[in-house]
Order: sequence, then structure tokens, then C-alpha cells
Amino acid sequence: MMKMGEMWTQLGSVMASMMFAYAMFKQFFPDDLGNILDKYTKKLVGYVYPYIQISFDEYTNEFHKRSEVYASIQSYLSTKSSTRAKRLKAHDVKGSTALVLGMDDNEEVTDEFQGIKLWWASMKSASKKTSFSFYPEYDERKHYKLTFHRRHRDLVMGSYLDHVRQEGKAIAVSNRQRKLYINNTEKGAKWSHVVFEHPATFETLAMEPKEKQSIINDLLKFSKGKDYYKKIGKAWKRGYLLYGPPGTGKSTMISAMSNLMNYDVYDLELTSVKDNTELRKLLIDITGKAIIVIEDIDCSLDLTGQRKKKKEKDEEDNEEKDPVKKKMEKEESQPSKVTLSGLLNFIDGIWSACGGERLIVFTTNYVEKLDPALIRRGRMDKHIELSYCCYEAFKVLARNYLDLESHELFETIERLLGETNMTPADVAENLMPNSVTEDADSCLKNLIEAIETAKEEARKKAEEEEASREAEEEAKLKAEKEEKEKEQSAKDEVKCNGTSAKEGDVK
Ligand SMILES: Nc1ncnc2c1ncn2[C@@H]1O[C@H](COP(=O)(O)OP(=O)(O)OP(=O)(O)O)[C@@H](O)[C@H]1O
Ligand SMILES: [Mg+2]
Repeated sequence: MMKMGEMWTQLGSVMASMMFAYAMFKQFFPDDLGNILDKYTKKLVGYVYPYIQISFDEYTNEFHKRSEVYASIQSYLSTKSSTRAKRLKAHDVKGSTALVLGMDDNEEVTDEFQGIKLWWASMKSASKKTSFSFYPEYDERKHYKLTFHRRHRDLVMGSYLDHVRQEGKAIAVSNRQRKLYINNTEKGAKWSHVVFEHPATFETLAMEPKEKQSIINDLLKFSKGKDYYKKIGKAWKRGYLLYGPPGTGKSTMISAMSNLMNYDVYDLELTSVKDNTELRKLLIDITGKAIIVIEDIDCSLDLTGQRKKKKEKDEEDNEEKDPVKKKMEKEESQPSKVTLSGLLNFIDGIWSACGGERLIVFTTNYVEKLDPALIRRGRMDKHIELSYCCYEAFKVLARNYLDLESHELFETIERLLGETNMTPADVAENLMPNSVTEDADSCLKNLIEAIETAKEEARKKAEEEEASREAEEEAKLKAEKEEKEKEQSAKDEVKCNGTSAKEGDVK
């Protein structure tokens, strides 16, 4: 025999379908009659019908804005609809990479959540066209209707709706086109953007595998850390300092980070930011899920000197000076008025907490030049050194560029890379075939030749440096010797004069 629960579920399903059919049927009645019919039908159904319905309108009443909840539900249902609904509708959403498939109007899909069943229907109701309307398209109103058994009210209100919103947002984010923003000087403190389509990934990034994995783990932990950051009372952001010689993959890593996390990139050109206020304005405009990049931070501003300069200036200011002269001097000494303290505020001041889920990445070739305050842990949480190409990194490049997992020349390359410094950019350049006819063998041979040349150049350079150091040392010793001899002869002269003077006295 059929169980009670099953019976209710079936009855529910029948009733939900009936309600759905009724909603469509109602559209054919004139409005007044439809409203009366609606009122009494709902009353009657309320006695026997154990189901609850919630509607989600496409547009909010507030400025006819498209409802975010509706958009999230649409994304959420797009995955369910594509497999379960019979009639689908395809539409391209602005800023989305893929065509979004959704339920067609007046279509229904069933969802399951923690063992309970729920029904979603996409409804369209036409309201009378007003004679004067700015938004004629809104006369046709769409909404989603969710139906579920009343005994699941707590679960639905408590966690299901939240689950739908979160999932929907995540689907929308994964479908969206990522953007690369740059701060535009002409427009003041504003960002301009282009679609970001850099193909670099952590898979194609050449570096020591353990280190690479630890960076990936760190990033993934961060992206799932919303509750954790809340618990420890910290803003949900993380700072990375990437340092190393030119051509070791710092910028490439930023693209890989963006592709892994699905974050937009904000490339901040500090030299074109007028002052701290403008910097703050730019910061406020950055949304969540973003990587804020400041490349070559050592060249961006004289950040290291500014605190020192300020100190010196304060001392000078204490001395009495003509106020007009003082003002002019002040203006002259500050070409870009973004200061170190302004930048520190940008990174971890109270304003930096708005938006959430951000990475801040600094790159530099000269880590030792930076002010320790800028890169202390907590501001720059992770310091990553990108260095010369090791054998493991070479293997990644060989796989990327030549589809090679192993080769008899690998051993020679391993030995040579251990003996000299070559950047991944140089190795990559040599591995890239120069023509369609060039094969892997000849690329590897090119590389070996290039490493040997680099090794020879490095040896010569070291010899020259040694020779110039020795020459400097010799010149220094010679100068010291000459100095000593001069001193000695001066002393001897004094002595000699003294003796002759005494002799004169006696006479
Ligand atoms: N670790 C790497 N893995 C893969 N490719 C790399 C790596 N390092 C460099 N390359 C290659 O070399 C080119 C230059 O690298 P990239 O611009 O990332 O260097 P960089 O460290 O940012 O240099 P700079 O300090 O001059 O800005 C890249 O386009 C990429 O093709
Ligand atoms: Mg770079």
C-alpha cells in the first residue's frame, strides 16, 4: 500500500501542477472576474492544500531595478533546467562567457534539497499597458514561484533559500567574463576595463612543484575563508609580495592567480594617482573577488624615502621660514603626493575592509629597497621569491612548449642549469620553435647552446669583476702607500727644520 508521506508528495505534486495550470488558465479571464475567482480559489485551497508558495519578482519596485535574488535564482535554475526542463530558453547575459539556458515561461522544474522536494515554476503575467510608461517592457511581469510542503518551512526559510542564492551567485561568477581594470588618469580617479583573457595557469607556470602547490593551497584556503576571517576579526584580504629578477614569472603568476580564483584584476598605476584622496576613491570602486596589482613597487614612488624626507622636512619646518617660500618648496618636493602612509592605509586601513575577498599583489625586482613597514607580515602575508630556472621548472616549460615529458638531452640541461643562472623567460624563448619545421631536438640543442653561452658570459663577467676589484684594491693600496710616504716626508721635513733652527740658536 502507498505510504502516507508518498501520498502527500504525490498529492502535492498534483496540487502544485493544478495551481500552475490554474495560473495559466486565469490569464484568459477579464481582470475583475479573475480577481474574484482568485480570492475564493485561494481560500478554498488553503483548507486542503498543505503547500506554501513564495514568489520572486524580476523587478523590484525600487527604480525598476532588476532583482538580484531573481538573477541568482535564474542562474541557480539554469543548471537544473538544462537537465530537467522540457522547454528551455536561451539568452546571453551581459558580461557572461556562456549562453545561459533557463526554463521557458510557464515551465516547471523539481529540485531536491536535504531529502525534501521543491517545485520551481517560471511565471509570466501580463498587466495592462499604461498609456504613458517609461518602461513598456515591464508591463509583462515575470516571476519565479517556489512551492514546498509547509512542514519544511523552517528548512526552506533557514537554509534552502540561502543555498539557492549562494549557488546562483557562484554560477553567475563562474560564467562571467573576467576584466582587467586600469586606473585612468584622464578621467580622474576612475577605472577603465577590458576583457581579461590571459591564458597563463598554474599548470603552465614553471617553478618548483612543492612551492607551486603551497601557493595554490594558500589561495584556495583564502577563497574559502569567509567565515574564518570573520571569526578572527580580520578583513577578508591577503597580501602577496612577488620578488625576483626580471623574466622569472611574476606577472605570469598574477594571471595564473586570476585564472585560478576567477577574480578580476585591478592594475593600479601609482604614478598616475594624484594624491591619497584619489587613491582612496579608486579603492572604494574596487568590487569583491579582485586582485589589486601594483607592479614594480620600488619604481612606482619614492616610497622608501618619503618617511625620511618627512622627518627632515619636519625638522626644517621647526626653523623659522618665510611661509610662501615654505609652501613653494613643499609643492616642488612632491611630484606625486601618494605617500607611504597613504599606501599603507590603502592596504590595511579602515577603508580597505569594504568590498571583501581581495588579494593585493606587489611585484619588485629589488626587495631589499622596500621600506620594511610596507612588506611586514600582516600587510604582505606571503613573500614569494621567483627565481632562476631550476630543472623542475624547465620540465614544465618543455611540456608546455614541446609536449616533451623526457628526452636524452634532459640530463645535460639539468647539469647546465645547476651551473648557471638563466631566467624561465630565456629558457622559454629558446624552447619555442623558430619555424614550423624545427623539431624538439633542435630546440633543446638551441637551449643547451644558449645556456653554455650564458655560462661563458657569466664566467667572463665574473673574471672582469674580479680583475676590476683587484685593480681597485691595488689602486687603493697604492694611494694609501703614497699617502703614508707623504706623511712621512712631511714629518721628516719638520724634524729637519727643527734641528737646523736649534743649531741657529746656538750660534
Ligand atoms: N615561471 C615561468 N613560467 C612560465 N613562463 C614564464 C615564467 N617566467 C617567465 N615566463 C615567460 O617569460 C615571459 C616574461 O615573464 P614575466 O613577464 O612574468 O616576468 P616578470 O618576472 O614579471 O618580469 P619583470 O620583472 O620584468 O616584470 C612570460 O610571458 C612567460 O612567457
Ligand atoms: Mg612583470
